[in-house]
Amino acid sequence: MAAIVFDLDGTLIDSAPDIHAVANALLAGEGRDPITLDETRRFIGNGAAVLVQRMRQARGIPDSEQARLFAAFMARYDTAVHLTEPYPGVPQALATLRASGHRLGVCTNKPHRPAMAVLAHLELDRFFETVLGGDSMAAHKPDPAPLHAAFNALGETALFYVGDSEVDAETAMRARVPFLLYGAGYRKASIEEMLATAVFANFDQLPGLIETLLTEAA
Ligand SMILES: O=C(O)COP(=O)(O)O
Ligand SMILES: [Mg+2]
Repeated sequence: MAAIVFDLDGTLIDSAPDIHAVANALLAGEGRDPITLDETRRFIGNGAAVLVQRMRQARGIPDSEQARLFAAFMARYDTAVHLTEPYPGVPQALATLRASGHRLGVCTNKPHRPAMAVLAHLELDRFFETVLGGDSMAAHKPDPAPLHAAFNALGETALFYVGDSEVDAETAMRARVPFLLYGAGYRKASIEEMLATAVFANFDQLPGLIETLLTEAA
């Protein structure tokens, strides 16, 4: 059996439309132009504070407004779930992995409360024994501490981290665990540039990929 920890935004769920809507509600309130969905995808991955910072910088809002806009962003984040969908095949893949006896967790830079809110809304929370958010510990990805904490909570020896971004690749490398790259998420680099143990394009492939890697390692 393996412990498999997943990133959230851009890996299990396509949450950019909800984050885009929150960002643009804030920008409208500031009298600024909206950001595009593509910009939003590029701004995701280093947590909510960095996202707000990138949003501000893209529309010329000074640093002095960071704390106020971050608080306004967080006030809307827990309920920003209705435009978010799991990527195709995600619930089925998680159910298959659980049925095979694997133990599953989440390690995201999304703050813990909105992470739990969107997992519950999409009925994905039942698959996970542990969820580490970007504010669960003092350190967040690419620091490997929360990923180590997630694996410690699951208590297996075969470990896999599944993510979509450069931040996830670096986190896995620093934690020294195999990194499985979901190629259709929010990465900025090409697949070839990313240091991944394996790449998959569709969640239907993930359970078989895990079994193959476990057999190879045995
Ligand atoms: O940047 C965020 O808030 C979350 O991103 P992640 O789920 O890909 O870690
Ligand atoms: Mg991600």
